[in-house]
Amino acid sequence: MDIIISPSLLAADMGNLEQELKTVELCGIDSLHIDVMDGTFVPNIAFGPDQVSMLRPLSNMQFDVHMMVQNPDRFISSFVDAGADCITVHAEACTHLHRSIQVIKSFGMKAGVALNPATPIGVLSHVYEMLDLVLIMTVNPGYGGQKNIAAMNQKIKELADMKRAGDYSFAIQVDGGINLSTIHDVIDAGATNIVIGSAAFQKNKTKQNLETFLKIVNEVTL
Ligand SMILES: O=C(CO)[C@H](O)[C@H](O)COP(=O)(O)O
Ligand SMILES: [Co+2]
Repeated sequence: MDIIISPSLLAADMGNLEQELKTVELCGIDSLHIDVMDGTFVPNIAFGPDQVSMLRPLSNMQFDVHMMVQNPDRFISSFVDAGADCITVHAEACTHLHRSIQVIKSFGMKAGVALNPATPIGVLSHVYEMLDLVLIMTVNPGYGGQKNIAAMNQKIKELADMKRAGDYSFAIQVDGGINLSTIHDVIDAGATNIVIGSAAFQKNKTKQNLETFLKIVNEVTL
């Protein structure tokens, strides 16, 4: 399995999104991470379905939608209609997590579940088989540009061990504070899908940054 980079649009130049998407896609990147924030589950607001549907015709990349939303079932069909490819909900935000995953899958979407730093992986014991992706948050969700929580490397390792033991196929995604100093540790721990926001999008440097990250992940053989 290859390791993929999924740049987080939260850190892009919001006044220039079409160009930002082109820059990312021209680097050969196939996945774009889109953060949805509701101001309730997390103390911030970001991207809704209308923005996703406006971006959809501008890119062929997979849209990886990270829903930081309380009771996300209310909005899943809107993101499906907007053009999402993978929808990730937070375990902490779902009263009936199994049902939320079923709802995502009923639309033929890839389904992911995210865990906040304080949430143990055990909450997923009975749903691993349903999942295409498990997102280990390496910051507390809500903002880009935060410091990576190094203690999460142990949690990534535990998840990777669990995945091997159960022969599961889900991707192990990490999100938060990934940069040139932290990427090697998350890869060593077992991450296979790496979200990068503020260390990827920088004025006139995005292409160079992404090429550096791609070189790092392409040198790893799993
Ligand atoms: O989900 C998120 C925040 O809750 C973002 O995807 C994440 O923070 C990416 O930004 P950075 O790489 O700058 O930490
Ligand atoms: Co995110």
